[in-house]
Amino acid sequence: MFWRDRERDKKDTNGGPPCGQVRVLVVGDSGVGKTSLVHLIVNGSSITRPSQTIGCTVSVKHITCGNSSSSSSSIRGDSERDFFVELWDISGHDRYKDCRSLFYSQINGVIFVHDLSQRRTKTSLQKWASEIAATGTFSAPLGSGGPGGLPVPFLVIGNKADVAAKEGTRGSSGNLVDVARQWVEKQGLLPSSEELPLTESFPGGGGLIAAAKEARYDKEGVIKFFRLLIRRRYFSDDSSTPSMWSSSSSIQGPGHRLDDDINEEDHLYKNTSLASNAYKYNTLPPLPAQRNLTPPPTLYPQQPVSVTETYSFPRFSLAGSQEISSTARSKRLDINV
Ligand SMILES: Nc1nc2c(ncn2[C@@H]2O[C@H](COP(=O)(O)OP(=O)(O)OP(=O)(O)O)[C@@H](O)[C@H]2O)c(=O)[nH]1
Repeated sequence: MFWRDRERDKKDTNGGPPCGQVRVLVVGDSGVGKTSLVHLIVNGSSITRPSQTIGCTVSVKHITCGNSSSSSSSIRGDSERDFFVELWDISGHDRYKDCRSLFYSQINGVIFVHDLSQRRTKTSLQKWASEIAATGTFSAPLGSGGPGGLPVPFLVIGNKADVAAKEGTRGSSGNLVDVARQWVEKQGLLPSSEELPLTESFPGGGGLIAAAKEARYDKEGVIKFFRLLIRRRYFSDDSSTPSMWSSSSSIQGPGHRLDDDINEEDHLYKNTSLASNAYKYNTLPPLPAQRNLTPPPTLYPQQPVSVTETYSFPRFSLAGSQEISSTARSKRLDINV
């Protein structure tokens, strides 16, 4: 079976090497389940007793993307190409607070994770967003900022629904209205008034709250998010893409669903592979849509990335990178980690 899968993979990807990667930070308070989530995304299975992340752990998700001959932004002449999604699982422990910005480099997107049974973990996502926006550098940044000024697409995932459900049942007053409200709040659909400071800090109102209610973990949603990031980075000649996540209305508008934004990509990207493999990066010439982009900023010598290794300080140089946010540029240019 294994060799058959390999043969099929080879056929699906034209036997070619990977042609690009995007970097996604996975952040949130300690213990919310980031490592568990990443393991689920990459391996398709749960992990028992994950150890506390030390500094940062990088995993790689392999995705194949197909083109469509009807699309002007497609990669012409190829049916399938490989892309990699780097998932940077940042430790949520306070002991790494002072140094974790070292990992906020050349970010294409962010996954915020909170624990549905611990409301403060959702509130603190605002701090995470601000911290990343203030100290990070970004690849293919958006024209306008999201939560905390974050200039890249993001996804919010409420984890531990099982714990929240149990606690909700235990804490029920028995009043049906209370039960309903409690359930809705647990789902992130109706934040209580005292928990609304998020809306003050998130331009347009309800950034993470709105995102949280629309973007709970589901495999397809996460994969579509990754495809969106790939599209933004490697298909930048698609003029609809930059605004897709840049305005508060697109992500925060009432009734707006993450799926609405990216469904239209389905005709372009298909046949997602759930396999996770370590590959070497950027071994193909630039795609047509990449011609006007700055060179890939993330890759050397930070490649290949181990799927499971945990390490504290990746070594890479920012020298020469042009994809640096205005706020972060002065702080980061002299850093050679
Ligand atoms: N009940 C329940 N437990 C979960 C869930 N997800 C994760 N856990 C548990 O929560 C604990 C913390 O999970 P981790 O994935 O290590 O959390 P983390 O966010 O990576 O934590 P740090 O490494 O400290 O930043 C572990 O014991 C997990 O097994 C879930 O959905 N339900």
